[in-house]
Amino acid sequence: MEGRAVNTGPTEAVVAFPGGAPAGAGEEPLVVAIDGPSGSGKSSVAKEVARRFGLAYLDTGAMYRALTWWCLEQGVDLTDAAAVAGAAAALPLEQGTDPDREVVVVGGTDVAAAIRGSRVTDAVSAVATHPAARAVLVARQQQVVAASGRRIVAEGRDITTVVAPDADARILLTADERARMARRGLQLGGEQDAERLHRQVVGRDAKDATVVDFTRAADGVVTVDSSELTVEQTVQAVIDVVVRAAGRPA
Ligand SMILES: Nc1ncnc2c1ncn2[C@@H]1O[C@H](COP(=O)(O)OP(=O)(O)O)[C@@H](O)[C@H]1O
Ligand SMILES: Nc1ccn([C@H]2C[C@H](O)[C@@H](COP(=O)(O)OP(=O)(O)O)O2)c(=O)n1
Repeated sequence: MEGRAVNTGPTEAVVAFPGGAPAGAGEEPLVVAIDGPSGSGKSSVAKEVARRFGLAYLDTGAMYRALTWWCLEQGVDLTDAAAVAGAAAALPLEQGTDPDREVVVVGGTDVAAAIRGSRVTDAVSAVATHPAARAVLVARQQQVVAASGRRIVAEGRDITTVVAPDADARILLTADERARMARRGLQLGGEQDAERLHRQVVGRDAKDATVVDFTRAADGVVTVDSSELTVEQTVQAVIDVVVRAAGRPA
């Protein structure tokens, strides 16, 4: 099946399943919302949960990162709220929702690797803390959820509370600071100095938490603490929540 094109703003953003639609597309709606701090395991766990249930996958952090990359590229002043919101509205983003194939293209440039680099990571909170820019991206995220036929796992910081408060299953995935720093350190190749790693995990969370609360579970949101769990155990714990909340087997 060809990818789906969704007009998500003044500039068209294409949301595609480059490898074909996920298994199960066209079946009953099942929206799974996962929030949590940096390094809690959201992306890895959300992707696997999407595979097990045959759902699409939306990495909303990648959207904030893509917008940050675009602002840096265009020389947008990151302290100028109106300019950042304008960039968000015009963002020429193509983002895939296949959990097995990451596609993040901005204005024809593949930025999947660049958005994970320090340049973007160090700047992303400055972008993500502008409420007007958030409103633009939240609307796009809601369009992606709708375009999936409401068969999607979406992860970020405000999915359970703002983007999809009506999700069938809503989870706050946590892990203690020590575990999150160790995981991110390993993920980045174990070469980062401790001070920089602390800034990129704990410091960024502190900035991000000034505009969205991802440290306490809102009403109806189930907390899964992955500090002492393996990835597979965490996936299973999340699946258990989905099955209980939505009454749906994986
Ligand atoms: N119990 C666990 N649950 C989820 N991820 C874990 C776990 N233990 C280690 N990890 C690893 O932690 C790293 C960070 O996970 P990631 O999914 O990128 O987190 P987030 O999206 O919340 O920032 C990944 O390399 C992942 O494999
Ligand atoms: N729904 C979201 C998702 C991400 N963000 C912000 C907060 C983060 O600093 C950046 C990047 O998010 P991402 O999930 O990629 O962050 P991690 O690298 O997993 O720590 O975007 C947000 O404010 N709201």
